[in-house]
Amino acid sequence: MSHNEQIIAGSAKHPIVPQHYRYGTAGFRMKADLLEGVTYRVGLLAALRSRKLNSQAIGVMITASHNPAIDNGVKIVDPMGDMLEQEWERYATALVNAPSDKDLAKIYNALATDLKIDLEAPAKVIYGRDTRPSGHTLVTALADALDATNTEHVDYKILTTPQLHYLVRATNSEGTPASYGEVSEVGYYKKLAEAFVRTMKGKRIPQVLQVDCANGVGGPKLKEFLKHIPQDKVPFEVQVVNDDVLRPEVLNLDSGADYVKTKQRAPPIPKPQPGLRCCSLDGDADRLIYYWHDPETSVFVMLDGDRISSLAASFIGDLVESAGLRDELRIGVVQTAYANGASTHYITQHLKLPVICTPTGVKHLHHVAQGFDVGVYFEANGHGTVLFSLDAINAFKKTTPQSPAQKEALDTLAALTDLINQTVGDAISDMLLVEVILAHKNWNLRDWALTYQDLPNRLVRVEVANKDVFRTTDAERRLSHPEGCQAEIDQEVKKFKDARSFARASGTENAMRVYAEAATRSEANELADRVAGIVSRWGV
Ligand SMILES: CC(=O)N[C@H]1[C@@H](OP(=O)(O)O)O[C@H](CO)[C@@H](O)[C@@H]1O
Ligand SMILES: [Mg+2]
Repeated sequence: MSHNEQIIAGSAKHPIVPQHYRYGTAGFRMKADLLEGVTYRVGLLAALRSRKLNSQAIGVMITASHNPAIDNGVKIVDPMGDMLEQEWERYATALVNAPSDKDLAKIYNALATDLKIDLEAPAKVIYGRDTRPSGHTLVTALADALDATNTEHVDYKILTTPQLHYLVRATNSEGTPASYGEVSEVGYYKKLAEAFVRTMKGKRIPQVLQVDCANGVGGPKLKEFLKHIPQDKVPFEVQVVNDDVLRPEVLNLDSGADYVKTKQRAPPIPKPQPGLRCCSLDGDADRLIYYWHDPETSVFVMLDGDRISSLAASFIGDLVESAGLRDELRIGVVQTAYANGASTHYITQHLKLPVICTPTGVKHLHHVAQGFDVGVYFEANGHGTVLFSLDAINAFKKTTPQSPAQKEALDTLAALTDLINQTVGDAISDMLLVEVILAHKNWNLRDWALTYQDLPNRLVRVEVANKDVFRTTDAERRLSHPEGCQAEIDQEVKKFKDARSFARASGTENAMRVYAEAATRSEANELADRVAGIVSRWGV
């Protein structure tokens, strides 16, 4: 069979359900039964991308993160382990929307011609999936696309999303001076465990940490990871809960980081215990939220992405200072408009670090964070990481220390560059980072929570007839269209103390999101309702 015939025959086995698809913030994500044809076509694009980039390995992750079990999704990972380059999202959209198998082959060939891709060059794609049962069918469709295009492929089976990102980078850097680690799941555990022990420096954390894994892939993977910490060096006791991956229907059900962040309460199971340190991962283990019930005040305290970000920035900022590198290295924090205003204030006024606001979606934050030597980025929902530039890594490793304190700071910084996933937000790696910082500062969760007080806030979802009439500017903090709508929002915001509110179209759902924060809970609620009302009126 010719190339084209192979592609067409493969596509006929995995038909597309006609409708309009778009490669969005999370790749393609929807009900799993719509995704078989989509995944086949994503396989074709991944093969093209590998051929375009000198046969480097491209990743494909099959997951729908915190969505219900019946959903699934597929997204592409670039060679360094970051998200697919934005320009290529359009090509993905074009391929997936090809009306027939023949059109698909035509678009595939046209892309190859336009992008000057040699279809005979070698190509490599590696892939993994979360615990959703629909992942099996989707992986078959993906493998068929890779076979049809003579692409070498490796199936890593069940993985967390950040593990796949790690493996892509490790594969492409194998055998080079920039090697990212052993090219295996175990290599990932070994790298994290070694860096964790090295950063902990023998410190212990006396209180237990309960980790809710949303009944997703994070549960088994976290348990596997823990086995790689040498027995005599385990610094803390971890209780893994909500780790049932055998009953798909419980995935993300009343549990996980998204549940805790949006409901602003602990999962009902296991029954919340006052004083217990807790954290939640999401369904594919790339988001992390900490929380506890203060036993003295009975208040639920949530420590979200903004908190992790400011904690990391404060700790790393101090280390860079002690290492004598403050004038050499640029440290900055990247947030979105959803970051609590109190966190932005704390970082700029107290930590004296610059904050840049980007549009929603990790790829935007990641990109801006790359502009710093130490770029800390988190979305409020708990997805984020810390990126170190080559200059920073070299400075940590090559500076000759003049004092024991400086040596200690440099060693810790060097270890952090291995502990923190450099490709994408990673809940397991972020959790270890938080534990290291709390141990070094000798802090419990209350100490951490006391660094600043969150402004009360509310996020509401507003369904409108046509969300496309809403267009934003200023990193999504203001609406440019429909004209006149922003002026109405401004009028309302003015009436409240310390208030801020904005509206934008969701990139992942067919709805508008309205965020409001203000000095008191009732004011934040009132403002959110009023702005939601404005959005409803303009959205008809
Ligand atoms: C307010 C909010 O949490 N928005 C989320 C959500 O995007 P929306 O475009 O708001 O639907 O999903 C994105 C992908 O997971 C995530 O990056 C983002 O932070
Ligand atoms: Mg996720």
